[in-house]
Amino acid sequence: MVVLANPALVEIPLVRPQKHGAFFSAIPVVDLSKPFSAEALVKACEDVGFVKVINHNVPMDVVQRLEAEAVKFFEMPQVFKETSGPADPFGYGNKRIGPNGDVGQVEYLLFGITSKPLSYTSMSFLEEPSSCLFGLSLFDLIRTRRLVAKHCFLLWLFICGPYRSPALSEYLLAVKKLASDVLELIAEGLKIEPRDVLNGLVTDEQSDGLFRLNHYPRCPLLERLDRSWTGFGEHTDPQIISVLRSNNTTGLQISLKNGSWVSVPPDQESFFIVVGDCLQVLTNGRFKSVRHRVLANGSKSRVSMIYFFGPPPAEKIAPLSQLMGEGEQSKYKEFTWGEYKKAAYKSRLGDNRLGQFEK
Ligand SMILES: O=C(O)CCC(=O)C(=O)O
Ligand SMILES: [Fe+2]
Repeated sequence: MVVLANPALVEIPLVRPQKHGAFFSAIPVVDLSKPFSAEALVKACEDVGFVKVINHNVPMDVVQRLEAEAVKFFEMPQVFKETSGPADPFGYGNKRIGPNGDVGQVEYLLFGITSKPLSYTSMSFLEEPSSCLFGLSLFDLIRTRRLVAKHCFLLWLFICGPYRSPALSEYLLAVKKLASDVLELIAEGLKIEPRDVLNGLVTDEQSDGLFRLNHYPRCPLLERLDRSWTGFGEHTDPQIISVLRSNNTTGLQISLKNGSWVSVPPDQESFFIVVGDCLQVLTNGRFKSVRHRVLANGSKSRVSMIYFFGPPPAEKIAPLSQLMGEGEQSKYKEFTWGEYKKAAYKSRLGDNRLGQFEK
């Protein structure tokens, strides 16, 4: 593997891109408005651990407004963006992913999300006690980090006009509803009761969510080298499910059960549901959390938004009794989400984190 040093002295692995046109045409697609979507979701989670959903009821204007805000943020001079970082774990991060040496050609904003009231958690840069998402734009929230940041952002706002869009809060509410609907359909497809056994874990007021805005800048040099950057290295998502949406740019790849990597055709109108480690455990391995990664594209920048739905920290994560056959044993040692999360923060991105919890 070739490694190039970039100006920020972070070494990012380069990989050979896939042949053009190597899109995987068999990504499962589920139309949520159709009958049998519950069964189709279950099949997709079993076969691939990844599914595109359409007719999802998330208003496209909300998505577009949030994307526009994100683009504006990422277009700002580096010195302004850095005032909202480093990500520890929340805030602005650039090339360094997590605390254990993972790097990628990506910059991002990471937010902790609680259910009630809908607000950011543990964000050191939200020092104002009444900070709340409703009615605030991304810029309003980020500019509270430090006094200097505040001045920079005020200047920015002054020059560019006020950003009063509540796009982020509207997006989070709509996508949370989507995640809840999908999990309820999965319970229906699995024929388990009560029907809220899965979605209850992400709608609980203690549920532990994360929201990430990723920006993978274009790099024309890469096209000439016939290489891609590692944008976001291979990993599984630790939570129950993640709901991903991106602009119309390639880069996302998933690993199939046979270990081969395939490119996901971009679709800016749809959402992708990613099965996380917790859902694998809750189904005793019937669903597999899907390994995925992003290769940064030389010609076009990618903007993605991922809402990760985790259960409450104290929640025990164990196979659902309703799904266990007679005499079937759990494949996993019992753990709480809080314990799993702690272990995940100590691991590298690509580690098999569930390994240490397998029996
Ligand atoms: O940016 C993307 O498209 C995916 C990133 C990802 O997998 C993650 O943030 O967990
Ligand atoms: Fe991921």
